[in-house]
Amino acid sequence: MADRRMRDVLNQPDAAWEQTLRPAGFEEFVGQARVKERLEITVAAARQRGEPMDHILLSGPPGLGKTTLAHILARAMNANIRCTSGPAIEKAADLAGLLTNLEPGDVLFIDEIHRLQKTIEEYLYPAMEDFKLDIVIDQGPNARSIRIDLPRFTLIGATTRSGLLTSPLLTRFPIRERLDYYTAEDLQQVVLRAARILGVRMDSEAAFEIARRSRGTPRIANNLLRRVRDYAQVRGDGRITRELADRALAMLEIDEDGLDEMDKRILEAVVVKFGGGPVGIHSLAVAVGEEPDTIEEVYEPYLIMEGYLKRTPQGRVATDRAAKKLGIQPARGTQPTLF
Ligand SMILES: Nc1ncnc2c1ncn2[C@@H]1O[C@H](COP(=O)(O)OP(=O)(O)OP(=O)(O)O)[C@@H](O)[C@H]1O
Repeated sequence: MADRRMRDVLNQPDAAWEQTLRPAGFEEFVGQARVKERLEITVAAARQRGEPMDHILLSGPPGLGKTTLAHILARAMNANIRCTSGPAIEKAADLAGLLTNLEPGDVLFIDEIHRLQKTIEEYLYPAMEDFKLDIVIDQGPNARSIRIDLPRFTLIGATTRSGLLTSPLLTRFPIRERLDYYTAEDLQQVVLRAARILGVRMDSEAAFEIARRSRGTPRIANNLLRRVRDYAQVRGDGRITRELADRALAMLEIDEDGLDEMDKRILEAVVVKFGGGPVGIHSLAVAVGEEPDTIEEVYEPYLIMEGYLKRTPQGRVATDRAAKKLGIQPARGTQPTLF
């Protein structure tokens, strides 16, 4: 239970903290080499042509750097960025207000774009494609549609659930990039960078220990560093050594392998309820009380990357590593027995 509460806290964004640690340019952005290279080319090409970038969709689990990349892209283009989110746009007039206030070349960043209402989303299509906005004024018999020209802008959409995007919206993004979980080595660099910015003295093995337990996620790594820094200040002399990091992480009850509560529920369901699998995504979703898309897009990629789950044509199968993690004897097709 302590583990669950702690994970919830560590997954929470903290605006001021994130602002301090957010990389300002591509050169400071750790990892995601291929995505970074493709986006750098997009920026360079647009700059050479003196045009705004094409619209870009960034997808991937929370805390991997989508918002950060949107800011980096805007900065690299010397463009202003206006930020909003799908749920914040409640009426078509909200969207119209945002779009008509853009300057040529501006970036409009819509976080959680999959949560945009369908009726509002439809206004985006001509805005993205032809830089036109069709709005209806007046009501009843006087209602008429007028077309407003918009400046050329770049829409950057971010989503944790690209599977929920409608196909008309998806196809209007010529550039689509998915961010993947970071390796422990990359996250070690994220932690060391944050420690430098914060003026925290830290050994590189200690940074690796934090990185290893951060579920492939920079946000979690930075938030863990914050907690370990507190511990070092109060229980040590401020320096974060490997040994001190171990003690702090044990006190915080952070899982040794970086798994969170939902990861463990998924593994337990596959191993125990479904006898190690294979199990279909829908049955698994019902068993753990989560949306199938969320399991597929947010949880499963990490569990697969870490070798706990495998995807087969018949469904998800737990590996021996998953059974071991739960302290359960692996047994295919039968109910596994506890050690
Ligand atoms: N590649 C990176 N290198 C260094 N730090 C990073 C990187 N990616 C993210 N971070 C750090 O993690 C924090 C969270 O990243 P960010 O807010 O961009 O994630 P996000 O994917 O937009 O999350 P959400 O989907 O929850 O909005 C940032 O403030 C930044 O400090």
